Amino acid sequence: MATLQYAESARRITDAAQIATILAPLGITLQTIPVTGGRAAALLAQPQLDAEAQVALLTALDDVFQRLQREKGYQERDLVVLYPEHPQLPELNARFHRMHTHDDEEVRYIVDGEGVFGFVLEDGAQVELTVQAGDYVHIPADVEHWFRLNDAQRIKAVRYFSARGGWTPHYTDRALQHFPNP
Ligand SMILES: CSCCC(=O)/C(O)=C/O
Ligand SMILES: [Fe+2]
Ligand code: NI
Repeated sequence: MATLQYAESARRITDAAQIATILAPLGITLQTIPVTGGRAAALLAQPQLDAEAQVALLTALDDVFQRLQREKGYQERDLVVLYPEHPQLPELNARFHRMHTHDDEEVRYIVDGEGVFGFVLEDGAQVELTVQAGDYVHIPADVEHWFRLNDAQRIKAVRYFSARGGWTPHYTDRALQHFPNP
C-alpha cells in the first residue's frame, strides 16, 4: 500500500483515493498489480540476483510487459535490483536522488522491497510517495521527480520504456525540500 508525505510534515496519507487526487494534476497514476508466480517468488526472495537470475525474473514477470506492449506499445524493460551491499549504491543513489525529468514516461513496477518517489505539486509543495511490492507507478514524460531508497535500502523494480534507449535523466536545479522521518 502506497503512502504519501508532504515536505516539512511527519503526517503520512494512506488513503489511496486521497493520494490519487493529490497526484492527478501531475498526471501521475498508481495501480496495484499483485506479484504472482512461484518462479518469481523464489527469485524475489533473494536480495541479490546475478545476470542470469535477473533475466529469469524479467521473464517470469513478462505477462505484464506483454500486456503493456499490446496496450501501450512499450518496447523495452529492464530490472533495477538495489540492496545494502550493492557495490554502486552510493553512485546510484546520487543518480536518482536529484530532481530530474525524462523524455520518456517513467513506468515502474515494484516487485520487491520499497522505494520513495518525490514530486513537485502545482503550488510548489513537494511530496514523497512510498511504494512497495505490487505498486505500479506511471509518471508522464517531463514531470519533475526524484527517487530514493528508504532505510531498508532494498528494492526490485521493473522499468518499462516506450522508446528504445534506456534510462536518461535531465537534471533540473530545483532543490529538494526536507522530509522529516515520520
Ligand atoms: C525504482 S527504479 C530506479 C529509479 C529510476 O529509474 C528513476 O528514473 C527514478 O527517478
Ligand atoms: Fe526518474
Ligand atoms: Ni525541515
